[in-house]
Amino acid sequence: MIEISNLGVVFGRGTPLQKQALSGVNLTIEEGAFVTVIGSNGAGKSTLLGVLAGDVLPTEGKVVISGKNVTRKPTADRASLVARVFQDPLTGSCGTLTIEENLALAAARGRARGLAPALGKNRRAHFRERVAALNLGLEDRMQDRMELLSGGQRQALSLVMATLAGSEVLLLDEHTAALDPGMAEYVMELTQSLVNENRLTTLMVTHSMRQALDFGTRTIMLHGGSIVLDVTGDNRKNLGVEDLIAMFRRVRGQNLDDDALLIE
Ligand SMILES: Nc1ncnc2c1ncn2[C@@H]1O[C@H](COP(=O)(O)OP(=O)(O)OP(=O)(O)O)[C@@H](O)[C@H]1O
Repeated sequence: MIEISNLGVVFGRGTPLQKQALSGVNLTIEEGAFVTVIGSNGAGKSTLLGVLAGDVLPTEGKVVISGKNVTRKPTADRASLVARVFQDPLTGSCGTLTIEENLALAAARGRARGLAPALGKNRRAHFRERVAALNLGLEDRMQDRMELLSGGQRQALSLVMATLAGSEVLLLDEHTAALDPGMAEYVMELTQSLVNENRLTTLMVTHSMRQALDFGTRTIMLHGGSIVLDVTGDNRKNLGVEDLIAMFRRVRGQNLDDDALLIE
């Protein structure tokens, strides 16, 4: 369960570039919920995920994850609670290390340095099995460097990596945005099955209104650093892509530049 209260984030405080990225955000997310997060550019979506991951420290407010107050805890101290997958498949993994080494590092997240068990036969077999389940043929390339893989292959592995350390919360930051439509569909199916299998509490930022409604159990819209829409249950079921676009128009007070981009 995630409990965010009165969250505020100001970047560059006291400088001419001061920016209030989030203000007065209150959000309680039940264990196992899958929340899709939408909002225009600069709305504060990535900042919200950054606060949960510990990359961004709040200016005010409180963040509790699974009963632990993590408000001031840096990323490393909450790595066993929270995993994050980014839009750029290069961000969440190390290109010069092999697939197997990346998986071993991911599995060791949140443990004290030096305590990671050696990469023995059993662990190797376990990693290979997890990779084989992707059906991408990567189990025969465990010694290949990550940088040799396509964006989609890396993103699929990033999702597996996100589940290896037993994190309870999964943060997805436009993780299919850089993929071709076929691969994006595959990665979303994989996302859904990993979320279900591991009972992850999930927040997924997306610019695709279709994705925002097709996946998850709840949708929130951020605008100007605040939550302006929070729908779940029947209210959400009755919402269509057009409704979300109309809401975008309303909160922005202007027409969208490119409706087609949002509907895809
Ligand atoms: N490290 C930073 N320093 C200064 N300003 C920042 C920083 N990170 C984000 N911002 C600003 O905070 C605001 C919110 O940014 P954020 O990246 O959270 O938006 P977003 O909703 O994720 O946008 P996008 O859809 O474009 O990714 C923006 O005005 C952005 O320029």
